[in-house]
Amino acid sequence: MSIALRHITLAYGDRRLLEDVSADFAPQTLTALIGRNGTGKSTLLRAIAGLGPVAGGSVELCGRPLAELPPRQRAGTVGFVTTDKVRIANLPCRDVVALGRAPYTDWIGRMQAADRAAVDRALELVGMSAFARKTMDRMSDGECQRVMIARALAQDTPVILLDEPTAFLDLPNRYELASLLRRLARDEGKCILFSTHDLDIALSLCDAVALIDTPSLHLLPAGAMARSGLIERLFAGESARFDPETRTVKLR
Ligand SMILES: Nc1ncnc2c1ncn2[C@@H]1O[C@H](COP(=O)(O)OP(=O)(O)OP(=O)(O)O)[C@@H](O)[C@H]1O
Repeated sequence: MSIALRHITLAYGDRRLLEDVSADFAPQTLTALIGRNGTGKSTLLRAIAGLGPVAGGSVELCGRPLAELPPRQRAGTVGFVTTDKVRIANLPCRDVVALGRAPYTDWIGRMQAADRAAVDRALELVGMSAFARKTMDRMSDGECQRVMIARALAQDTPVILLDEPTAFLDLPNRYELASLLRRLARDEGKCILFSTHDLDIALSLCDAVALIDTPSLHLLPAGAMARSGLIERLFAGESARFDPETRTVKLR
């Protein structure tokens, strides 16, 4: 398995977000991580990336405990794309994407031919080759998001995590980005896990959906998730309700 959660508990102080959660995420799958605000989606992604603490249990990446992976191997196993808007003036896209090669370059970050080829291929995979020399302070949110995904692709990791990658995008760009992630999972064999509030994208474009229902996590194929009754529970008592027939959210 690309990602294996083994009885993990995530907590801030006394507040438990997840308790004794186990789940397996396979290669070549795109999984959406959904849940209400503040239920711990970012916290879980950060824990899987080794950027945040786990209160109990363990995370395994590609069969090895995350805690035992030295930093360089960790960086060669999991890539993380955050919601942070990266707008570095004067730094061309190509150089931003090249940062993804850090785990493979020497101590002064010198790029070899293979590194340059990986950067070119990453830009090509996200359809941003024409932007290689442009700087990100002159690009749209959708274009910047693609460049950050290219950076993660240049990192050449079997696992890619993204925290709300569609957050700043308009509707067509949301679908386009999710389709890109789906293609990368299928064609490049990546295990991609991303958090989102886009229920429709989660159910229509992803292979699987992981739903945080505090303190549990339910992981199901997208179709099974839509029929499971778990999403209705997510909206229980709210002004909106989920209709499993049409897979849409409607006002009560
Ligand atoms: N460093 C921290 N210390 C203490 N509490 C934190 C910390 N970071 C997050 N929290 C709290 O933990 C809970 C989960 O936060 P997290 O950001 O993981 O949720 P989320 O599901 O990603 O939320 P959203 O959908 O709003 O982005 C929230 O209640 C948040 O306030």
